[in-house]
Amino acid sequence: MQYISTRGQVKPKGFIDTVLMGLADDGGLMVPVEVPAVTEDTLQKWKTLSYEKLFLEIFSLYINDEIPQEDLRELVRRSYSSFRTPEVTPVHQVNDSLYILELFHGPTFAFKDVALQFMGELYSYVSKKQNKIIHILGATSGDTGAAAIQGVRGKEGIKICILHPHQKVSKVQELQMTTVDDENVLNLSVKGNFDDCQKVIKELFADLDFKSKYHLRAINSINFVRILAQTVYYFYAYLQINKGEQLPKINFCVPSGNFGNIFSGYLAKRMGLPVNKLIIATNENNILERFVKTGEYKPGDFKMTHSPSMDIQVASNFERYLYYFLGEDPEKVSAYMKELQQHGKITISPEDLVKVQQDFAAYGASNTQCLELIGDYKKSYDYLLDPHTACGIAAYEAEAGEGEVTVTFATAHPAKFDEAVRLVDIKQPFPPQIEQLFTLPQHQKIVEYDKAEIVRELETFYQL
Ligand SMILES: N[C@@H](CCOP(=O)(O)O)C(=O)O
Repeated sequence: MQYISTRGQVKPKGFIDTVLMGLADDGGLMVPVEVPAVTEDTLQKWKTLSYEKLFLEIFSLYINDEIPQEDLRELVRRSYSSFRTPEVTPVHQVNDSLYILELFHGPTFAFKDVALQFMGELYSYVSKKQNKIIHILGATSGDTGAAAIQGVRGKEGIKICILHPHQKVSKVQELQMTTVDDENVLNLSVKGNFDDCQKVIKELFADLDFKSKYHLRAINSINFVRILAQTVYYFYAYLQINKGEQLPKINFCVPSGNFGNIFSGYLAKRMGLPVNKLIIATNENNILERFVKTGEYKPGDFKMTHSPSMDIQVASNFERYLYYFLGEDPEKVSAYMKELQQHGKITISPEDLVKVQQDFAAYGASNTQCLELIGDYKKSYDYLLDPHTACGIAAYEAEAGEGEVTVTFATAHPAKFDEAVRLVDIKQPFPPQIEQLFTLPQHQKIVEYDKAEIVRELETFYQL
């Protein structure tokens, strides 16, 4: 298996080089030259596999022999040993048509742990094998940062710097990142929003001199390994629900910000998973909903919502979808991305919009609706939704058809977003791992949204 860039200017790379490259050197995103096909027979065989074994099967299709099987097995074992359930991502049945895939059983209580605990182990493995330093640079609207830091804190040969938007993440998200006192961790709290943070890091990854001088590595979903690790739970959820001989199609409904999680579902579908609808759920920052409904991809005004992890306008992985949607044509992708940069928007033709609508449905929940659903589901099903999952439920209710079965992703534990949950008069007990964070000192540097200042902080940290 080889990997190329969506913009076509990178020579094919193997798996490890692709992981280390993160953002493609031509500014695009890395994708496999060919998506491996999973047949119905294979799916039948995978039905009885544990999460870890399924992970190994799927990864083996993508990594050639670059990591020996026994090493990979050990990396996977270590990655998921910190999860609070052996199923890693258990499925909860709400009623005949709705299942909730709980993705919050990892150490930082959000779906990001599923890929990032593995990435932490992988980076550590590569750093030791190649005897090379890994300097991680990432941007977060709250969950990625916490999970990435947790995945590499205290690990030799690795330093991590995470940019988060100052006072625009939840209190628990902030504490999860900033109470870590390991010397290999730097938190920059940027006076801006998530899009500002992501813009700075993308510019730094695109500066190839800076990137190679400081051995910059990515943990965001621009990194293909994040996407791949997230495909595993689509297969796992599907196989948990469909135990019988029949393999019917089901919907997946995914709270979405940077388009990484839902793109993993798109990849799973291209591999052969019987997916009916992929439903994109957004909050009031609804660029993805507007794109699917109108064909115009245009960042709007940033809004602060009850689901801060999805307070995103410019969705990184949209470019990966464009690549497939445009028939794997890097020239067309480059032209569209240029248009976005120059004119601030992309508009596709009505014929192309029909194709997009065959791939995705989309719905953006208002703040009011999000809170209402948290209250309703607690009352009707005694199930406490976090505000991101509540946006997912809103999209499921709006977009799933009669008689269809839908798996909606619970992307975070409600305790991470207690500010929102309290607004519906629900008092939840904090898990002890979260409760104890409130007693710890915080370590972070508050900086202006100013690339030069951020670079100075980074250079000092990486050189130490
Ligand atoms: N919602 C994310 C934003 C970054 O997305 P990623 O999937 O590219 O890491 C967060 O919580 O940080």
